[in-house]
Amino acid sequence: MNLIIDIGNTMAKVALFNDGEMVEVLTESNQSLDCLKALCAKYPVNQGIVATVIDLNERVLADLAALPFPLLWLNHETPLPVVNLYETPETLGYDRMAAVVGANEQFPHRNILVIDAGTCITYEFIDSKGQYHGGNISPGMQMRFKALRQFTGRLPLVDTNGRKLPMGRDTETAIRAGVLKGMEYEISGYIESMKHKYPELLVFLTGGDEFSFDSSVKSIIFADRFLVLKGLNRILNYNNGRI
Ligand SMILES: Nc1ncnc2c1ncn2[C@@H]1O[C@H](COP(=O)(O)OP(=O)(O)O)[C@@H](O)[C@H]1O
Ligand SMILES: CC(C)(COP(=O)(O)O)[C@@H](O)C(=O)NCCC(=O)O
Ligand SMILES: [K+]
Repeated sequence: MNLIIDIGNTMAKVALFNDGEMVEVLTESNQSLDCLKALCAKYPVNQGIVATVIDLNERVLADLAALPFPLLWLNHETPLPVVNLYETPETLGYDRMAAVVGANEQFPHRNILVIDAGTCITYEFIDSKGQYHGGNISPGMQMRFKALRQFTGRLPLVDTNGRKLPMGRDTETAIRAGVLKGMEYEISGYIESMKHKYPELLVFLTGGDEFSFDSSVKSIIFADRFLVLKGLNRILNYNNGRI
């Protein structure tokens, strides 16, 4: 079985895959991977992969180093089953690469937009020939809420739970609608403009943050919370024996 670890700027995601099937997944702090020992005792793990977009602390590094099977550390030199056209592959976030690999595995001959709504929202484009062209990075939901508080004198910290109006009627609803509608319109705008160029475009949405869309947009989105983990599993299998 494969142990898959995706360490993001907010959360670590850890999963076990058996022959392409995800059998267990856990989300936990990116400062401690406390679930590792128990997971590895529970399943017969043969190999693992780690992709991180943060510098790991000593404790996490030690826990990973102690794992009793080979571990592939995803980096810009890792062979991939897609072509990476990013001009600076050495600075590309591994979670972005993995999401693209996961989407391409499901639809290898399609043009795909991958949207990952986590700490940041990332937009990736991979074409029907399996070439990753790059994409965009914008602030994620929590970052937007926190930024409005941090960089103003009067705005409170608001979150997604509470009254949702199309147009705010007080400070709280104005911020909530501003952030959520802003993300929705941003995402819809990408989809619309890319569909104009690629009418057969497929759209994947992944990441920890879920939100609502109007039905016309929703109907063309594949929501797959585990796309990055699936992509990492594919990368690990692709590199089988090369660790
Ligand atoms: N169980 C959960 N624990 C923590 N965050 C969660 C959980 N469920 C949803 N979220 C949301 O998901 C976001 C993290 O998404 P994720 O894709 O894991 O980000 P990243 O990869 O940047 O760490 C959090 O900011 C939070 O809003
Ligand atoms: C863009 C990101 C911060 C997204 O991280 P996440 O929201 O998944 O925690 C991460 O992929 C990253 O640090 N990228 C490096 C820059 C780049 O991809 O070009
Ligand atoms: K992201």
